[in-house]
Amino acid sequence: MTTLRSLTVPLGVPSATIGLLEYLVRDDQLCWIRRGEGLVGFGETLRYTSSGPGRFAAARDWWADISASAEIEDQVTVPGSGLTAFGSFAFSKRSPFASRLVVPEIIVGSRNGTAWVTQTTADPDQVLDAESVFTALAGFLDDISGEQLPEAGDRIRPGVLSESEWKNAVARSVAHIAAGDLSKIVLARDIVASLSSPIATAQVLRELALRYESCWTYAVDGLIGSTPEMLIKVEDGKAQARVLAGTLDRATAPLDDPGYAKRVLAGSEKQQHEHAIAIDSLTRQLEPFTSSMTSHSEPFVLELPNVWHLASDVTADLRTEDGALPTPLDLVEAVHPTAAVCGFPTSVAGELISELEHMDRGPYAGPVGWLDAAGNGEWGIALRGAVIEEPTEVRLYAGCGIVSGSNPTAELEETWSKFRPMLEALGLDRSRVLSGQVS
Ligand SMILES: C=C(O[C@@H]1C=C(C(=O)O)C=C[C@H]1O)C(=O)O
Repeated sequence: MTTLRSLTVPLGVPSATIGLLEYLVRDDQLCWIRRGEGLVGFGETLRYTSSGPGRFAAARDWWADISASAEIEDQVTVPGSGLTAFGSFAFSKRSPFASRLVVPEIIVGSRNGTAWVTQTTADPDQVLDAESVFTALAGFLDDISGEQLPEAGDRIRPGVLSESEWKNAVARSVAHIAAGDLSKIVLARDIVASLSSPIATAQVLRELALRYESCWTYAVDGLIGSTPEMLIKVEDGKAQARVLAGTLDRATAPLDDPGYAKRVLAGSEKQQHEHAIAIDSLTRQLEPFTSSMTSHSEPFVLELPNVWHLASDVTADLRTEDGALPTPLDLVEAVHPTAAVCGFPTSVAGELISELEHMDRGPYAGPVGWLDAAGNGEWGIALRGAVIEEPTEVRLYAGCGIVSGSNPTAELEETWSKFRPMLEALGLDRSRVLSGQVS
């Protein structure tokens, strides 16, 4: 077992205008940012990978051992300071994608106006002090990435299914729902952005973080995006989740109708039904770990630059069992996959997803986030994102909840509204779809 040593020291508060984005400068960085705060990671000290149905439990046990044996000096002691790892997990237990926890060499963090730097080493001979921390950070900041400029040759090509094949899959889902096999399935599809020059990841992330500031902008090993959905956040014995289901595109909304989103989303029985399924499944899975749980009786309308969503925030006090609180990964394992990204009943929806989507989701719609050695963590659902498969090839994913009465053409349009954040950050739009290949 590797013994890690980590040192966390205070840092002058990052720029008031761009916050932590000041430190988001390299294409190989790890990132978790919301409203200019969060964590950015540089380099790599240690990593763990797991797969299959036991991927969460294996990572949890590894992290418990690593944390217990580590020497941690933390002069800041807030969630995310001290020894901390980033991570990303496969959506499916059958996925070949390796779920992973990565301990960076350096983390810069900021939270409620407090900022810090953590250095972690596995080398027993390395000197760890304030000087080593700032020297290592300065070394990483030397290498600043280029700019993402759209080029004429940049193209979007279809992914595994063509648009008409995907619409057929939606129609088949609706037929399964009508036959009583399940009440909701979330069906996703992929498209590929083919770029003329290598993606400038840091700039793409900065754009996402600035534009989608109420979302959590993430980057772990080429999985990048900005998610509006919080699977589970654990802080000082409390858990929080933000459940989304029910979507309305803003691009086609009337400009002169301020009540439109509320009326169309909150007033729609279909959208409310889709949302209720998602919130019920989350609270049912979370309940055994809690001593009390609160959620609003009515969902609220969450406004993002591209879409509106029906949203519900759930907060819970975690219950101690045998003297210990559940860890973030215990909760992630219990609640993933939620009905917001899989469907209901979960196992029926999961089977149908693999039959109808014809693709491996990899880390898309899986948990992405971080955890610290003190039991805190934030795990979002990897949505509104992409996987960088090659420096010039980026695969984007988007999905929609299908319930009774869903319309395949409307759902296809909804996937485009969910691709938009990544496409715009890449400087692309729908007109760059390769003609003749998408029906
Ligand atoms: C599956 C995605 O989003 C999910 C599906 C939603 C819906 O169908 O209304 C809304 C938010 C997410 O829970 C995605 O963005 O890819």
